[in-house]
Amino acid sequence: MSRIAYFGPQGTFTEQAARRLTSGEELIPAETIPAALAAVRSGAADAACVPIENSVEGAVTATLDSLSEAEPLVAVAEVLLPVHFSVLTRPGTTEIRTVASHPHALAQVRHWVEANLPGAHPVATSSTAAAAVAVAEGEFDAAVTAPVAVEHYPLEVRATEVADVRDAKTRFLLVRAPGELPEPTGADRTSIVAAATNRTGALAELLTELAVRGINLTKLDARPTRNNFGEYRFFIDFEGHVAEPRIGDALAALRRRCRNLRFLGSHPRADDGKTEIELDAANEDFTDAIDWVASVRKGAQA
Ligand SMILES: O=C(O)C(=O)C[C@]1(C(=O)O)C=C[C@@H](O)C=C1
Repeated sequence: MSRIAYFGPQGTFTEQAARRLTSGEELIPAETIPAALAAVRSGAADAACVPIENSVEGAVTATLDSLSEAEPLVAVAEVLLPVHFSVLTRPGTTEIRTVASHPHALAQVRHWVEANLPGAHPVATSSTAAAAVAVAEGEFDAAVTAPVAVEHYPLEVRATEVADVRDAKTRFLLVRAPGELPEPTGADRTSIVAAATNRTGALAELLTELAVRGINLTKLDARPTRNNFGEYRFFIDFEGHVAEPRIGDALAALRRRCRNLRFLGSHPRADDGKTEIELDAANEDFTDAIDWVASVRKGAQA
């Protein structure tokens, strides 16, 4: 049976995502996102489930940084989960002076805490479930957690459906070592990370290679390379699958412009968005053009 590492401990949103992305595999909690990905790199796990993007707080930077470092990994599936929180305390707690959670979770309940727990200090923990552990151990007074966390820890629910922004979502990835890719479905996402050189227009050139091929971006994030101040890596997600001629053509152009390019996977999109392809940018347009050049080279012109 395969082993799936996930950003834990038990009761995180990521555990729920891992259950949605797998079917009966053994789930192994990891304390941090880099640890979950390291388990795949070392062979201790066959895949890892990690958060990548939240609709309120944006990119999960620990995931971006870990995916751009060490041995390459590729995303093979994704899931979108609705995000709202429960507030848990030890039974009998009367005064709440500290509220613990993952920084992304704290940022999504800031107004609620100000309005409902005035004067309580937010404290960052490694995950929402780690906050529940810390509250159970008496370290903090309240934890902002996934609704399911109360099933795992001896705490009681003080509030449910807590969220400053209704209908918030987090996207999670299932990540493996490079190997066989998922089949294209017509509604796919491809992800890359490119360390563009620090010169005028470098990022614009990369984005232009996608734009001129009619490829729609779905996300763009920048993270420092950590080597030289002002140098960034760009994480670019776009519609389409590397198996498609138009996406292959774009990736070849990006690789030509940027030697420091890492492919992070092509997989079906969880949001069901069909890939919109512009006029003259369909896969047949690319294969027709290649065939035409081949015929010209042979001295014939179709
Ligand atoms: O701590 C958790 O429960 C997680 O799975 C992490 C995480 C995140 O990284 O954004 C996932 C979803 C919520 O947005 C809050 C926290």
